[in-house]
Amino acid sequence: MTTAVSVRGLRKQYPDHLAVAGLDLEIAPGEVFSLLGPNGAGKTTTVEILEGHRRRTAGEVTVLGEDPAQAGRAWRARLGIVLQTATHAAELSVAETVRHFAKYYPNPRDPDEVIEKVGLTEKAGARIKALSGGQRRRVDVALGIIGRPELLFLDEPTTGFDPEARRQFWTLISDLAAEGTTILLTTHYLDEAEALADRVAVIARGEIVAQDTPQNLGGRAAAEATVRWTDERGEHVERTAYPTKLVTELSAGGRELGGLTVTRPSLEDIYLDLIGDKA
Ligand SMILES: Nc1ncnc2c1ncn2[C@@H]1O[C@H](COP(=O)(O)OP(=O)(O)OP(=O)(O)O)[C@@H](O)[C@H]1O
Repeated sequence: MTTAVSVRGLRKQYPDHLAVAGLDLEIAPGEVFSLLGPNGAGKTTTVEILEGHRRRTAGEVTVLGEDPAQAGRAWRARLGIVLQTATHAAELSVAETVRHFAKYYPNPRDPDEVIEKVGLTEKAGARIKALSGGQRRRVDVALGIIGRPELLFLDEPTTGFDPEARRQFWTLISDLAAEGTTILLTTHYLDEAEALADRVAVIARGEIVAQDTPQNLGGRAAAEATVRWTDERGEHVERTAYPTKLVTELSAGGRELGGLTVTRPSLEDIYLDLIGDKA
């Protein structure tokens, strides 16, 4: 298999709205790919079509070698899915829930290890209904990975996570990626996409407006840098394509530059530019 996900000319027409308007996408096996875009851009619709949960209007779609509209249970068992909203039996404990889901898969991970990986060991005996919002989200993630998926769909997985839980989740995703899991991540957190994704695609109004590595998206790496420093005359700000040269000149003779920073546009700056008039 040369691609994990291949999409050509995908369209989804709802009765009164064209949600996906001719979308092309290729995700390589083992890649972490992030879909970014404003509310209503068509991300969830696209992902649901890839998961086989929604019918497309037109276009060609192959996921792990099969058309999701035709594929059966064996194919589904190779996927892990963390939906935007999930509901679980509130009376079951975390451990019971994770063990129960493990039974659906031919080669599941060890439930206790998965519970540990998502940081819920201390809550393993707690009922789902007694968990906080962020803890329930961690259960969703646990259920997404329990079946040892080849391809993992994560739709806004860290909504409601505290900062420590997000960092822990990032480590988990990096570990899964290192094991070869292909991951399609939808997120509104640009730092998350930057930390995790090999490539990102920005969707606006059902179309991809840019796709690249987080470092290069929208010409980011080649954009001018802003150099800031202070001296006895006050604060200075200069924009330059050659910040190393400027800083070398300014610091000639070992002169220390107070408050020196060199910045390029953040992924968020580039993203906001890209969706600008298309949102
Ligand atoms: N079942 C549906 N029937 C009609 N229109 C729908 C349906 N589902 C989604 N839409 C519309 O399609 C568009 C794309 O929705 P979608 O949920 O794919 O966006 P999204 O990019 O995932 O947004 P968000 O970031 O808010 O999750 C929206 O305008 C939405 O109102």
